[in-house]
Amino acid sequence: MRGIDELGDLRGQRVLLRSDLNVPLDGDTITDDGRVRASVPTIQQLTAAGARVVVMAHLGRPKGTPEAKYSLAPVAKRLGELLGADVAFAADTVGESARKTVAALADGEVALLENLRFDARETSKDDAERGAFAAELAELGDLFVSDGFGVVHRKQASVYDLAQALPHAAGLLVRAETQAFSKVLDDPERPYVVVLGGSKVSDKLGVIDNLLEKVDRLLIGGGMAFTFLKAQGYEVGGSLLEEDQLDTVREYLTRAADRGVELVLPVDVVVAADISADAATSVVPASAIPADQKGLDIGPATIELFRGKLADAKTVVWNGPMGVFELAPFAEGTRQVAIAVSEVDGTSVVGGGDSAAAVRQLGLDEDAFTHISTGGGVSLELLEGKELPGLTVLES
Ligand SMILES: Nc1ncnc2c1ncn2[C@@H]1O[C@H](COP(=O)(O)OP(=O)(O)O)[C@@H](O)[C@H]1O
Ligand SMILES: O=C(OP(=O)(O)O)[C@H](O)COP(=O)(O)O
Repeated sequence: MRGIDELGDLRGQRVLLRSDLNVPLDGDTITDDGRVRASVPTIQQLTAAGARVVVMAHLGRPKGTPEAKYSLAPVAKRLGELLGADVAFAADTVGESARKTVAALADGEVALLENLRFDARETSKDDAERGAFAAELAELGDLFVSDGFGVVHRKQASVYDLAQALPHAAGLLVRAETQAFSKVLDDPERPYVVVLGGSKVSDKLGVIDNLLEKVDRLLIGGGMAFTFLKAQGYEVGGSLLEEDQLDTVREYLTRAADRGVELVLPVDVVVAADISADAATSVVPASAIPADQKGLDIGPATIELFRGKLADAKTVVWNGPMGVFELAPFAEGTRQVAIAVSEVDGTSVVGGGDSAAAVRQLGLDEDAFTHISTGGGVSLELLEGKELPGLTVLES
């Protein structure tokens, strides 16, 4: 994978840099700036070399049109603070504001374009549509650097197609993360345990297919768990559920049993009627979630169960919070699992924007983990052994 050093003299060159700046926001306050911090070393290397840096990123999953709550404006401000320099913010992606903002950059200056996903072509499944958007982005730069590790599993215009349009290289974060994973995963010491949670249920159910061939135990909490509980015949009330995945999940349960993989599900759940900080909560058996309640954290018996399953692990990868950890009544499962992962006598990897944020927000010692990755879904796909479009394209 070519590095920035191999791009030649960067002075005066316009470098389009794809970063992953998908941070959690409360209004326009960034609640965890880990991904912005992680993007800084590559930007600094580029500016120090005299490049004009045009950062491109997404925030959340808008539906292909501008929505104020998904604006990257707060991120531009934070990035400027971290760089100690102004970051010019373009109010669009490939329109007049972007063109003017880029044209006004001097050597060593930085701009950030508005959320790429405000243009539906960024995430289009149609090659021609994505290619057309990439071609418009390419007019804003001379070179492309891919450094958004959290998105290299996405075949999207700014991740994949742009690398075909411009001379390109991988940034420092993409190189460091891929090296960290190859070290951990080439020959994992066993027992090898993967802990899955979070809310991107449909994305992450897919990775279980391949993980069942690799791991010794799979612990499932967070929003992921309820599709499994339902597949086992339990009612899950108003909890997150992927109804159309029930057959797939039943097949996973059977295959796990056939292969001798322990697939461990919650035995109790913290429930509430609403997702709010002052909701009245109770702990119920996973087999008896009331119809008018949502499962929002794993319960104390599950915490003990999961701690036991992590105690002798030699390799652990954890992605996805065990509950809605952002709110105190639903944070304990994530806190206790994070502590158990950090205490593993072996290799411990945490992946994902929210999981990494949880480690920091809960005040845990980051040094207790072998690696805290900026990418969640992408780290799971790496574990699966999948080819990632955003990395493969960099080899071309
Ligand atoms: N039981 C649950 N119900 C609803 N949301 C949940 C539940 N458990 C976890 N979450 C939410 O999942 C989100 C993180 O999911 P995800 O994006 O998949 O993780 P990551 O960013 O670490 O990859 C958090 O915002 C958290 O509140
Ligand atoms: O937050 C991200 O991934 P993650 O939640 O798997 O860590 C990345 O920014 C990718 O976002 P996406 O899953 O909407 O493509």
